[in-house]
Amino acid sequence: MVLESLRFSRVGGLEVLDQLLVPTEKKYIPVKGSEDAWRVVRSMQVRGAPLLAMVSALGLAVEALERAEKGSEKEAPGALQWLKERMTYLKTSRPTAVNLFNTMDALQEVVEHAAASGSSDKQIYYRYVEAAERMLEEDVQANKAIADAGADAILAAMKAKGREGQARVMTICNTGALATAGWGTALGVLRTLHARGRLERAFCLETRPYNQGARLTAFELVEDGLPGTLICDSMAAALMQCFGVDACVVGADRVVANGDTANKIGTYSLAVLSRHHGVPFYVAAPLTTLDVKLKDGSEIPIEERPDEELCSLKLDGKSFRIAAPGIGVWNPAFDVTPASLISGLVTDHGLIPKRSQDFDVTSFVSNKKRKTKS
Ligand SMILES: CSC[C@@H](O)[C@@H](O)C(=O)COP(=O)(O)O
Repeated sequence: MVLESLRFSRVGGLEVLDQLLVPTEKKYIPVKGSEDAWRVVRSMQVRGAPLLAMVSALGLAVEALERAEKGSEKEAPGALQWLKERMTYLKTSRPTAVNLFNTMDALQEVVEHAAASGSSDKQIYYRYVEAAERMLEEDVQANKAIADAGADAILAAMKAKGREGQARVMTICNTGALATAGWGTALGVLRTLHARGRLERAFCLETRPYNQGARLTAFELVEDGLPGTLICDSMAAALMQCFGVDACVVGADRVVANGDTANKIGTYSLAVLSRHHGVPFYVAAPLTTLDVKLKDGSEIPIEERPDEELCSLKLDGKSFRIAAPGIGVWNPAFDVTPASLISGLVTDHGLIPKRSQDFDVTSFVSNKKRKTKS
């Protein structure tokens, strides 16, 4: 069974795997409401664009259920105002992954619609919980669809080069079951290739400075029995040069209207290296990661993390300083890969058509919306 990043039920509430303890310990911690959800996201006990959105949505669902069951009808503020205020607060945890904002906006639409059609406070809370539960199911289904489309794209690219065997695929950060509600996006593609008997090796980059690759992806590969090799970020070029890889596949935190993509710091370097070595470079993400309100990558807000993450190493709960005190530090958590370096944007609704140097994400999204409505 694939690792569980979270467990949710109406009776048992919400628990999340504390990713700061992985791989040393597998400990689930309770999330009792929106304050806890904000805290576990902010502290990166849970991380990964789809997961941080899901944990925020479900953390609030736990509280919404409590309020529905104890009957907060006469309490001020009413359900709609209270939920909207909590959602605004949840949006302040981390700035780059748009899934959080898209998810909160979609949930807000649900409760506004319920309020406009005359629902009681209790009904509004239940509509919220049902919508969050639906999103949880949809996340896993979306990942499976992405994984199939991504595996097909990689195998087709290999075939076009006359390669019929198993694929050697490189990835960065953690985009697996631990970054989503299950299966994963880019790592889901590797899982599906493996399930089809077509994965020779997954090469995972350590992903400095937070080491999501070494701590989390390596752990998922080992736990699930996928053939995996860990390398430092600085070894990617040498590996492509010495041994060759068939494709790179990465996740995304935000894909904007022209296809420019924000993802974990180091993704852009990997895309540049891939172009130099003629390696197809794929971005795998659900529709909830698309943000057509932004024109290009220069508009994406990039989270900057504390100096401490770069200047110290953590071991057994202790922190060891490795950089000279007083040195200046720049520590962006994400970078933007220009659309021109991306061979394919793989979504749960298939590949977004590529124009010569970019992608028309806006038309893709409006076509999907039109189809869903009809
Ligand atoms: C399916 S996860 C896609 C991205 O969210 C992932 O690649 C990434 O950049 C995660 O960053 P993190 O800072 O660990 O939340």
